[in-house]
Amino acid sequence: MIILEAQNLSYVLHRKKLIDDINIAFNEGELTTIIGPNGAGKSTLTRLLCGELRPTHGSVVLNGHNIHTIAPWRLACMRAVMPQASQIIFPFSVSEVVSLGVAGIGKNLSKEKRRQIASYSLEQADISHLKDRVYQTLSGGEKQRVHFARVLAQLGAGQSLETKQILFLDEPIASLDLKHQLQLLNETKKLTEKGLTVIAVLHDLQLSADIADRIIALSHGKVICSGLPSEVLTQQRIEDIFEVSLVSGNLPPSPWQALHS
Ligand SMILES: Nc1ncnc2c1ncn2[C@@H]1O[C@H](COP(=O)(O)OP(=O)(O)OP(=O)(O)O)[C@@H](O)[C@H]1O
Repeated sequence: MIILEAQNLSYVLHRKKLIDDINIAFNEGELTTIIGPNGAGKSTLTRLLCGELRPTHGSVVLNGHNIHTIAPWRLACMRAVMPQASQIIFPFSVSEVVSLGVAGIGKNLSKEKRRQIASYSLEQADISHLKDRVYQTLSGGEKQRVHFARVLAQLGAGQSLETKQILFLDEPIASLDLKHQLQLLNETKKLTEKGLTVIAVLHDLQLSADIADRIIALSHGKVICSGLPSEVLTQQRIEDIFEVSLVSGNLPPSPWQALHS
């Protein structure tokens, strides 16, 4: 069942086509990764798909509605976004940042329920021990886990109003150590098993091969190919997309495989 669709999607900035006539559909409960070289348009496509940017041409359809016709509070229940970088200028504690995910859309929930959602999200992101720390004093990886907890809290609060939800992750493991990379991906995978749709920009091709249900490969703002990992991650395609020569056609085994074999 399709939950999200990009229809003839283009985005032009300063006369440059950053996204060029993309048509793709995302199935409910699947984890799709977006891969491609630097500057391919992965973040721009993600920002269009989540409704943060307005397309120059075409549209994004979420649950049968043009995403830009959905009221902001409703959209916040339907999808959460963990961007590549997030600045927080006020000296909020970790708990306060995570509670921001619940604020607004969790207004109809009791105070106790909101506290439970925030606390569970802190646990899922393995940052309960940091809850009283000031956000600005955290390391890059710790900050990334705080934002993961924040989006989990947003989805947890939104679930009372919207059961079909999407989580957008833009390079979610870029600053994480191996343990926390696997932990975040494990949590994400578990959520897809419960029906959440996940769209993640991921640079690591081995991890994409292991965790993705589908992969979309982008280059110069166009979809070069999309499909099952085995269909997209062939030697020829990797060489073409990333402009490299591979010695062997096989991607090396990933830590995910070692953990799950
Ligand atoms: N505000 C902007 N002004 C000018 N150019 C921009 C702007 N935003 C994005 N671009 C350009 O659009 C192209 C696509 O950027 P985008 O961030 O989507 O790529 P990406 O595939 O996510 O790259 P990376 O892997 O490096 O994160 C790049 O060439 C980038 O320089």
